[in-house]
Amino acid sequence: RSLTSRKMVPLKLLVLGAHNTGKTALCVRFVTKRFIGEYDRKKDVTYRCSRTVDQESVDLEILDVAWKVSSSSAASLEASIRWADGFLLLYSITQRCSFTEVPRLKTLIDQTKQSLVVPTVLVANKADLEIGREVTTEEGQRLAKDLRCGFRELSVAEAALAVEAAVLQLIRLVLDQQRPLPDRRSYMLTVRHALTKKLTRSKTMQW
Ligand SMILES: Nc1nc2c(ncn2[C@@H]2O[C@H](COP(=O)(O)OP(=O)(O)OP(=O)(O)O)[C@@H](O)[C@H]2O)c(=O)[nH]1
Repeated sequence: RSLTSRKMVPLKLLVLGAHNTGKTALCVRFVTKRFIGEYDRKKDVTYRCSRTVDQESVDLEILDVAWKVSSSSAASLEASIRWADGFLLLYSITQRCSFTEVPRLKTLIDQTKQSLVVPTVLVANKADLEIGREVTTEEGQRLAKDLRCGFRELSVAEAALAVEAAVLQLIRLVLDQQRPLPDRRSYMLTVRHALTKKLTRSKTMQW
């Protein structure tokens, strides 16, 4: 395909995670390359930008969902999940409760999308705060494997390139899922993994 005939692929990403995990910082870092320490954000914000990934021009909308505890926001969260093609799930390595929140969010995503394979990257943020670490890298890797997500441990504050790589990984997962079935290598592998896991679980009755 020539450059002039290339179409922009619209792609919608949702950033989710507990309070203070760095969702806004990550979005701003990805879009502007800058790290801004404090934000006064009470509402959901959508960022728009574009990237070229594997010769595919991608028009991105990234929705940064403000952390809300009230159950009245559950319907709007589900609407945002239905809207999105791919998910960045954040936790902070210095906040174990943000890590334990991840499976609940992933379950909500899976149930809302009603799909075995939902493009998701788990992001362990604040890797610069080693001294306050409460979640090990191995725990993060294990959870990502369990939830069938990509995994990145990084510091939004210190590593713009790592943020770029995490979002690009998610974009690739989404693009892969949108390809015709025979071309979807990672998709097929993930389905196989998910089915094997379900079968193993039902055999050993660990539901
Ligand atoms: N040290 C360090 N601080 C970070 C990092 N990323 C974000 N922060 C800080 O963590 C705090 C929360 O960041 P936000 O981006 O507002 O987090 P959020 O997840 O959007 O928070 P909510 O608005 O509660 O949903 C801010 O004080 C940031 O400066 C990081 O990689 N390292």
